[in-house]
Amino acid sequence: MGQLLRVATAGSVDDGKSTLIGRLLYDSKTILSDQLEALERAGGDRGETGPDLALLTDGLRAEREQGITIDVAHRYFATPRRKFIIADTPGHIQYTRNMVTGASTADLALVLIDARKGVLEQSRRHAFLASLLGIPHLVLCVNKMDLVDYSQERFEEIRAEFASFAMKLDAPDLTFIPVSALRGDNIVHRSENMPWYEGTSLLHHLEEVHVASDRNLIDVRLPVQYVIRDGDFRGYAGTVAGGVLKPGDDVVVLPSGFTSGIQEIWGPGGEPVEEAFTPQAVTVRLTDDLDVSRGDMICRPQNRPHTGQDVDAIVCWLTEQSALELGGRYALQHTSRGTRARVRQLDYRLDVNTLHRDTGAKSLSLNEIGRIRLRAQQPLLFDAYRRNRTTGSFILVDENTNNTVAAGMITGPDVAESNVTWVSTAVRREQRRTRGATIWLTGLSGSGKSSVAVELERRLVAAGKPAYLLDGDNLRHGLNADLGFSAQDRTENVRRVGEVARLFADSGVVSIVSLISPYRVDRERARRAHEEAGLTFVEIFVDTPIEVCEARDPKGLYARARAGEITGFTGVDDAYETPEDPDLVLRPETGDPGVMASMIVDMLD
Ligand SMILES: Nc1ncnc2c1ncn2[C@@H]1O[C@H](COP(=O)(O)OS(=O)(=O)O)[C@@H](OP(=O)(O)O)[C@H]1O
Ligand SMILES: Nc1ncnc2c1ncn2[C@@H]1O[C@H](COP(=O)(O)OP(=O)(O)O)[C@@H](O)[C@H]1O
Repeated sequence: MGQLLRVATAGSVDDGKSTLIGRLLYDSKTILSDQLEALERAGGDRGETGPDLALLTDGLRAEREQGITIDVAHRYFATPRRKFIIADTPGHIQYTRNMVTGASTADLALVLIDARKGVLEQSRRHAFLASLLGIPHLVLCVNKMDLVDYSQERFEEIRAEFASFAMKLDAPDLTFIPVSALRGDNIVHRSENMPWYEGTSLLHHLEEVHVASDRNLIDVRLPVQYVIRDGDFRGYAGTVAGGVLKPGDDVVVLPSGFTSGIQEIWGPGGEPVEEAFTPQAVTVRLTDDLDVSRGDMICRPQNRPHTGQDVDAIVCWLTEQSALELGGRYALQHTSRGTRARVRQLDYRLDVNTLHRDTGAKSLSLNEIGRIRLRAQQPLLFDAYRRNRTTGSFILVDENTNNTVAAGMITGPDVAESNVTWVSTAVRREQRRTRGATIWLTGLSGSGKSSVAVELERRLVAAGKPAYLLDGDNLRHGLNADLGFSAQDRTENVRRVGEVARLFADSGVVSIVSLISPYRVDRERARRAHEEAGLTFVEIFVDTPIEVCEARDPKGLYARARAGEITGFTGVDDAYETPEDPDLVLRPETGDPGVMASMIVDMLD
């Protein structure tokens, strides 16, 4: 039998979700079992740990004993091809929390759309959470097709609308299936009512979807959960969190840094195995007698996780009894390591419906998601959640009540606080012939940023001042070719350009940045980076009203956005947050780009 597939689904009763699950179970003629025992057996006898062993849910098992009820029903069924676990979360108010906890280990998320209603907020929210949780496969079931006369046109319309929304997300694999759960169309068997549909049935897709390559088989990570001592024997037991381990491999034990080799590996039943990979539970014996304890991590010497006390993370707050506060102290559980941690900063709270970031937020309450910086009392051995869902996640526990209060996904080390030291160069800034600065032009697409920037660069260079134009469009061909227009990607785009601009400015060049840079917090971060380095940062708001930009529409993008061919277009259906305190505002009545550029030159002088 093939690999286990963990499916997460969410939604309200009206979507027909229960009907759909019921239909899958009934039509595939399998036994419905709500029993978690069945789940555990399913995992245990094949050396595959059930969903309960993954970190987040591990925390949650403890949590179940710790007084948080999670409404997640696990249903288990199997076909001759595969075993399935469906984690089903109801779509009510606790939805976000349930989803974060119940779906965190899923391979695939199933989102239901009512063909009559089209893409609703709930479908977007569900897809967003699935992408946030790093669920690699997303299946959109356009349900109740029988109620729209099995219309291909309607299906295509919904597909197009959703696909463009999904462009803003990190959704690597998107599949659309038109179904009627009630009538059984395209659930288990291909429907004769939709001859125009060329794909497979839902069950067939679930049976065939390729998940083996979703696992991180590159970065060897074995967090040590238990040390087994028996006379001279020392074994280290844990669940493989990444990579492939084989007897004979060189390894390093962190944090001590001692190197050794793998002597032997035993599987969950105590049988020797030739290789072990995630998410198997194994026991490893090393060739040397080292001092290894619970919470240590076994890795490959050339491929180590980050080590540090300071991390950037996205957290979801899970309790209504308290709220996350700046400065709050919690017990932190990360892989097999427990320590304490303090919330150093709350960068923003994210609105799951609009993806808007509220940088003024002071706390996070139940179901709210935010980006924080955390300092742990002891160094953590971690990877970014994007790279490893186990070593990249943690939970926070309230030490007074012993309740799990948050689930977190690490975005990366908080470099500002890490142990990476700055290498001082031999040349001081004053020794360079010219002084640099950054001129940052922000505004809507078509507002005239590039036109002003081009004029400005020309003028400065003609006056003998080194200047260099960093244009968003151009950089997206090279440095940022890997980025799209999701909120996350835009943030990264702005971060990189900000960094490059700062380096140019430091080297004595005036860097002219022309970038929509729609989010205030990202621009502020660029400003801060400059100011902390003692460099001038000038923010110029090219304040051309959207009607004017749209009338200009030099690339025809607004027309396409209005026609629904592009979604997530800034100003149309994606936010542009106007600067609060720009150094200069340019409006169409200011004059042509040449006049505007001269104003900037004067200002610089
Ligand atoms: N969805 C969406 N939203 C906004 N813009 C889009 C989008 N898709 C493509 N484009 C084109 O990409 C240009 C913007 O790139 P930027 O790097 O400046 O954008 S951002 O700062 O990361 O938001 C922008 O160029 P300009 O018109 O020069 O601003 C557009 O041509
Ligand atoms: N000050 C201005 N007055 C009138 N038209 C302008 C002005 N600045 C730019 N334009 C025109 O507006 C369009 C968009 O300008 P562009 O510089 O490409 O904007 P952006 O880089 O912000 O997308 C172009 O067709 C350009 O000729």
